[in-house]
Amino acid sequence: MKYYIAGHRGMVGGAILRHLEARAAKGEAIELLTRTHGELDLTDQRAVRAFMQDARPDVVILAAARVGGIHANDTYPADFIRDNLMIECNVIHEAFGAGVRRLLQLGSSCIYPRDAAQPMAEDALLTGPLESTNEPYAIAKIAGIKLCESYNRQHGVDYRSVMPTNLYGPGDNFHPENSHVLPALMRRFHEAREDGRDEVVIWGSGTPRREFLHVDDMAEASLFVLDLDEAAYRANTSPMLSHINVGCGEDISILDLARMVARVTGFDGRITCDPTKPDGTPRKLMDITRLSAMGWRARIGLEEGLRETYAWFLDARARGDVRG
Ligand SMILES: NC(=O)C1=CN([C@@H]2O[C@H](COP(=O)(O)OP(=O)(O)OC[C@H]3O[C@@H](n4cnc5c(N)ncnc54)[C@H](OP(=O)(O)O)[C@@H]3O)[C@@H](O)[C@H]2O)C=CC1
Ligand SMILES: C[C@H]1O[C@H](OP(=O)(O)OP(=O)(O)OC[C@H]2O[C@@H](n3cnc4c(=O)[nH]c(N)nc43)[C@H](O)[C@@H]2O)[C@@H](O)[C@@H](O)C1=O
Repeated sequence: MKYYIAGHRGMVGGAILRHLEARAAKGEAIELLTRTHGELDLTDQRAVRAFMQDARPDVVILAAARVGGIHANDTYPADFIRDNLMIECNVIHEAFGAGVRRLLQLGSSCIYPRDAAQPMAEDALLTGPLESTNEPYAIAKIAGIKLCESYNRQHGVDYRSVMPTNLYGPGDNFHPENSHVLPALMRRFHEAREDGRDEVVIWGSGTPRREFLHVDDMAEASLFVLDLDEAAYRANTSPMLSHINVGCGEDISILDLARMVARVTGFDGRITCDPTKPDGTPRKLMDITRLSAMGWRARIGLEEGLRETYAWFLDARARGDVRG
């Protein structure tokens, strides 16, 4: 089987690549195809067509996207909607054109209405207004689900979607402004301890709640969903509600997350909230009944995952190999 992983240098694509490489090393007949962003710009339809026609993968995993935290989404909304729509259209359509029968694409928990009942089940999709800080990105992610469903219905292919909760882990983007909360805080607390500062400021009120999943769990869940036979996938989804939530089932307030990151990084000063920064969605907890019923659950607890990610961060920083 020839797998093409779009976005293999990103956090999730990289983890999926490592998991598939491990399976290949154990003797599974897996051939892995990758292209960097520099080698193949997925917003370029002609280039994507030429690649797909030439490479002819059996399976496509779409983990490439323009990704960022609340500030990046709110500051560059045009880039977030345009790039993600184009990447999805090009990869999904050109995979279909090259005869790919199975594809997995990654969406996000921000597809659900801002005030969705918690935990958020798959059928909360399109039942209410979205959170304004990431509406353009969310619209593109919803379009990705609907693209897969439409190709399935019209062309009889088997294109699946997973909706991850907030992710973290090795390979994350640690940019001070554009990253997600967890890598941003890890870096900020680490640097405050290194510089001997006694205060760290976190954005917003500290009261929003988020659910965090380690990227290795996400890679496992993605491959678990991809590997389900068609009957099992269909039995647990429906043609017009085909996506599957991926989470760990527990959330935490941003202030408590900050306290945990402080503990892990060894910072023992004050934590202050900056209410001039946006909170975003008040709460995002996934209902994971669908995935649990299929037999998958997360393995890595948050504090354990934070410790492992911090160890990775220290190593990567020493090598000068931290993104952002
Ligand atoms: N991180 C998270 O918390 C969450 C992520 N997700 C979803 O998971 C998926 C993977 O995210 P994650 O791994 O965190 O993101 P990353 O930013 O780590 O990785 C995304 C990858 O996509 C590549 N890429 C972006 N634009 C293009 C392009 N035009 N052509 C080719 N490659 C491109 C990037 O390359 P380059 O860096 O060179 O641009 C990068 O390697 C995305 O669909 C995201 O929406 C969903 C929920 C939460
Ligand atoms: C994955 C998900 O990611 C984004 O949505 P988000 O969950 O709001 O993401 P976030 O991680 O950036 O923030 C979570 C919370 O944390 C608070 N916060 C505190 N201090 C910092 C801080 O220093 N940086 C950041 N980024 N946030 C901080 C912040 O104010 C917010 O209340 C969307 O892009 C969306 O499209 C999406 O899919």
